[in-house]
Formats: sequence, structure tokens, C-alpha cells
Amino acid sequence: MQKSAMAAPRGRTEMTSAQPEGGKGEQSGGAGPEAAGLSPGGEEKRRRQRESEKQSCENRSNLKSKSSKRKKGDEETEGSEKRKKENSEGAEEDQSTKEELSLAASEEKANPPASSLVVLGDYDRKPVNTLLFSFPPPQVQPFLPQWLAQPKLVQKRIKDNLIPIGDVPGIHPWLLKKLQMNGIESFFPVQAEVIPAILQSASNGYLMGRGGYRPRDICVSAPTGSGKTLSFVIPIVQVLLNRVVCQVRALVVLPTKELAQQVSKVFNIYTDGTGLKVVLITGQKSFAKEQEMLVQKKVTGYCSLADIIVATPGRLTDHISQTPGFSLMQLRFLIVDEADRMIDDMHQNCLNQIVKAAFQVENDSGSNMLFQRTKPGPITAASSCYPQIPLQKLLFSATLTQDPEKLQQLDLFQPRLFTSVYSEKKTLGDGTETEQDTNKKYTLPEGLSQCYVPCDLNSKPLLLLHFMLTMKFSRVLCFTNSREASHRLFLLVQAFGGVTVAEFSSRLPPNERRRTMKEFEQGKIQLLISTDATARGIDIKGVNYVINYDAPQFIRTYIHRVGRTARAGEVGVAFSLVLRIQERRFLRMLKDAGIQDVKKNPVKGNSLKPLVQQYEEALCKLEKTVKNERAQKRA
Ligand SMILES: Nc1ncnc2c1ncn2[C@@H]1O[C@H](COP(=O)(O)OP(=O)(O)OP(=O)(O)O)[C@@H](O)[C@H]1O
Repeated sequence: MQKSAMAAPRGRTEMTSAQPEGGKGEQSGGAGPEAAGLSPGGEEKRRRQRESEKQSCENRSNLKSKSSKRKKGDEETEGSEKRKKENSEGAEEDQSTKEELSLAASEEKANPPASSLVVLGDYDRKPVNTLLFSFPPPQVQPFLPQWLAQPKLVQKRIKDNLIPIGDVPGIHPWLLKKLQMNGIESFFPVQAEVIPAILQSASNGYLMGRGGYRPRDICVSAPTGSGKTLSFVIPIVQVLLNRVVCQVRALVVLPTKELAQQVSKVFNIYTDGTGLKVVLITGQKSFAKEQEMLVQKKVTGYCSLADIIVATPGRLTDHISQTPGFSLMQLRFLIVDEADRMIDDMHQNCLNQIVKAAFQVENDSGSNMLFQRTKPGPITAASSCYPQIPLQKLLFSATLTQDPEKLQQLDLFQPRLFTSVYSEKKTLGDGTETEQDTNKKYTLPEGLSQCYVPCDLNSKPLLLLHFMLTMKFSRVLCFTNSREASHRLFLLVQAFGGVTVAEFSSRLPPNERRRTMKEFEQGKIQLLISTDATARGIDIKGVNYVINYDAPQFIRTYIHRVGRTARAGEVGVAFSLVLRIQERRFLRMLKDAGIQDVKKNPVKGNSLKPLVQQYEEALCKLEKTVKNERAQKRA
């Protein structure tokens, strides 16, 4: 990927015009007796100069160590991990370099160094003329676009900031009733901010932006379980309430079938009784069946059977290319949930195809010629002559990337960012205010307590059993790093006995996964051992504990996993079993993300002893079961 000047690489050079020595000093007689230290003020001036240089050096070395500490990545588990790691590492480097440069600039301002011109980048003072020959050439100082630098802040604390639904302006009375019928009396902070923003952007009806202008795209970064789903479901249903013709006006894309199912369920609740049609496209039904759900052929041409589509990327692109009459030409809202994951290479292409399909010129004589649209470009007299149906993008995630370049791949239009990621001001004992968590990149739910248990490989199963049987943990979602690991652990706990346990991974067919999830939600299963298939977005009510049986390798995986508990303002506890060899890396990963309050919670060997004999018997049973399974597979 080509990098723009916005994200210049490390070691950039920049000129800073600074004070005396050869610059201003020269003009005011720098070569005269004062500069040579012969005048009465000369000694004082040199002392100040020496101090200023010393300060400058200190500042630079501080920055240097700060910079090296920060060069780590936001990474992601799924898909092209390595590339992602590289990308995000690059992004963070860019970010920290930006911070360094602005910090350095302000510090330089406060303590002007003695030399006339300095080169920033390797923090060594260099004479100005080296700039002329420096390679690579100087680059433009990067800056954070205003929409990222000045986002709309969303309160993190849910329970303290509930807003009665009637106090949020502009919501249709019918929807207010519907919300109440579903037990929603108050909006969560993210909903109270985002719902009016989306409604406002469609205040002239969905066929046009506010005041006839193209509406701004919206990005939302709020913690897991903070209610992001309703913050787009409610305004979209409201905006489409009065639609006359059924056309695909809203499309939600999500990375997995389970998530798509979950979101379509919420849409179904709030469209029930409206005549709006919600269609789920995930490949769980046959392609032909899905085609029947999407379009109908009539004598006059094809007509849409869907107002709102909730889809996974693969199946959706198949329909774009292969389903006759399937049109996104009237698409008004493109919602990208779990957006950071959807921007990954794997899904990026899908998003491009959607946008392309949305601006495709239709030859079909049945198309609506009154409201047409052309690919957005500069506003001209011609383009403003006829009404354009705008396509507005709405991006949501608990770990939305703040790398402008990555977000820019989505071709966002004057985006607005709503975020709960901000540093908090704390008042000290003496009344002064201090900023906390300045390197904070993600926000976790308020009610979440986090612990980690240092351990070795052999004690991990015993620790899990200890939590379940001795500590009597209930409603536990336990994550491993692979399907095989989940399966083995499930067999082992089952062989040990005493715990209602199930597994969840792509090893199991979809119906079985659905059933398991339902039973877990109903409390019939106390321990669900899962892969990262349930790590993102899945909303399971009543999870008390998350256990990272295998420590997650990437910070975003950690955030989404632990976010399966402490949802909707509730409390929850996350335990991570961390091998001693992983401990340093694990803690650094959390620290780099600004996550500080993770307590060390060692478990004494003595506590595990009572379980050992039964555990060894379970191991023998496990060995037999695995052998049987292998034999069955071969047969
Ligand atoms: N205003 C509300 N009042 C009560 N419960 C709510 C409200 N809004 C959402 N919820 C509930 O909160 C839970 C979490 O909501 P949701 O799944 O939308 O979170 P999210 O922000 O999308 O989380 P994630 O990032 O993990 O996907 C759901 O069970 C939802 O029903």
C-alpha cells in the first residue's frame, strides 16, 4: 500500500527555525562582543543557552524512549494477521511519531535550542546545510484529520448516563412505544448521541441529505455491550417508515453468520408491523432460496422484496454478481458493523463491490429515473439539477481503527466520529487536574473486572476445574485459540465430570451451534468452551465470567473476548490464564493499549491438589476418546 504524506515513515526530517546562534542572534550582532561572551550579559546568556540545550536533549531522549515503548501493534487474530500487524504497527508508529512531533514542536517553542536550525527525526542536532543533501528528502509533517482529532465524545459509563427515551428528540411515537414494549425505557449514551445524528442526516427524507446536501458519514467507536446495534436499527427503521416502494434502502454487512442473524433479529423486532421487509443473506439457505427472498420477476420487470438486508460479505457479493434484478441503486444506508474487521483485506473488496453496485447505471426500463445518482464528485451546476439519492456510510465497532488512511480506504464523506476513547481528567489532592491514560486506544466496559493468573501449561486444565468446581463459577464463556484446543478441553472437562459443559466452534454444524448457544443463554450449560467464533459482537445474556484459557495474541481479540461479559452496564469478570513465558508480552500488550487495571491473581498449587487424582483419571479417559474419534474418522 502506498503511503501518503499523512502517515510519513519514521526518521522523517523537519526544519524547525530556532533561536540565536546563527539565526536571529546574528542579525542582532551575533558576531559581536556579546556573542563572544565579552559583554557583561554574555555569561548569563551562555548559561541560559547551556540549560536550554540540556533541556532540549532531555526532552528528545524522553521522546525517544517513549517512541520505542510505543512501537507495538494493534493486531487482529483472524485473517491476514501478519499483514494486519504490520499495518497497524505502522499506524501506531505514525500516531506516536505525530505525537512526538507535536510534543517536540511545543517543547522547542518553550525551550528554544541554541542552534539556528535543527533536524528532527534522529534527535541529533545537525547543521542546516545537511538538509540540502539529506536522503530521504524531508516530508510534510503528518496531521490528524479534524474529524479524528475532534470527535464527539460519548460517555463510557452507561448506568450513570441513561437518557429517558422520550428525552431524545425526533423519535417517532410508534417507535417509542415499540421500545417500551421491548423493555427499553432509557437510551444508553451511544444511542442518545448517534440516533439523533442519523435522523438529522435524513431530516429531508431518505431520498436526500439534510438541506439537499450529501449527508456526512458516521463512525462510532464505543465499548462492547454499549448498545451500538440499536443506535443504527432505530433511526434506519424510522427513516424508512414512510417508504412507498419496496427497494433495498439499507444494507448491514457483518463478518459472521451468527452476528448477521443477531442483528436481523433486532431489525425484525422493530420493523414488525411496519410493512418493511428485512432479509437475511448469509448462505444458510440455498442460493436459489435467497434469490427468491430478494427479488421477484413481474411483467413490468424485477421488483425488490427487501427494504433492509443484513448480510455476510461472501454471499452478498455472489448476489450482486449473479442475481438478476438484484439492485443496490436505491441504497441509502450502508452499515458496516465490526467495521475494523470489515476493513481488513479480506472484506475490503466486498465493500468496494457494494459501493460500485450502488452507483451502477441501470438499463432496466423499470428503474426509477426521477431519483437517480451518479458517482459522487465535485458539485457542479449539472449535478445539482436533479435530486441525488445519497449513500451514507455508518461504521461501528468497539475497536474502530483510528488510522485515517485505513478508514479513508472506505472513501468516507466528511465523516463524524463518535467515540468513547478519550483520556480522563482526574483531580489530584491539591485540586490540580491531571490527564490519565494518554495512550489509551480502546475503552472497556465500566463494569468489567480483569485479572490474570500466571501459570504453567500443565496447571491450566486444573485451574479451569478449580474455578468451576471449587470457586463455583457459573455462566462461564471460556476461549481457546483453536478448534482442536476447544474440542480437547471440552472432552477433558466432560471426562472429569461435575460441570455442564459444551463446545462452540466451526467443528459443529450451524443447528448444533444455535442450540448450544440457546442452552447456554438459558443457563442449562455452565461452561461454554469456544473458539473466537463467539468473541466478536455476539450478545449472550447473563455471562458472568470470561476465561481466556489461551491468552489472546492480539489486543483487539482480548477486547472483544472480555467484552462478552459486563454488557449493557452490568458487571462481569475476565480471567486470563497466562503462561509465565507469555506474561511480559501479555502485560505489555495491555499497557500499550492503555489497559492498566488488570490484577495479578495467582492461584496456589495447594488449591489444585484435591483435583489432581480425578484429573489424571480424566486424562486417561480423554486419551481413549481421542483414539476412538480418530478411528471413527478413518473408517
Ligand atoms: N437502551 C437499552 N436499554 C436496555 N438494554 C439495552 C439498551 N440498548 C441495548 N441494550 C442491550 O444491551 C446489550 C448489548 O447491546 P449491543 O449488542 O447492541 O452492544 P454492542 O455495542 O453492539 O456490543 P459489541 O461491540 O460487543 O457488538 C444487548 O443485550 C441489548 O439488548
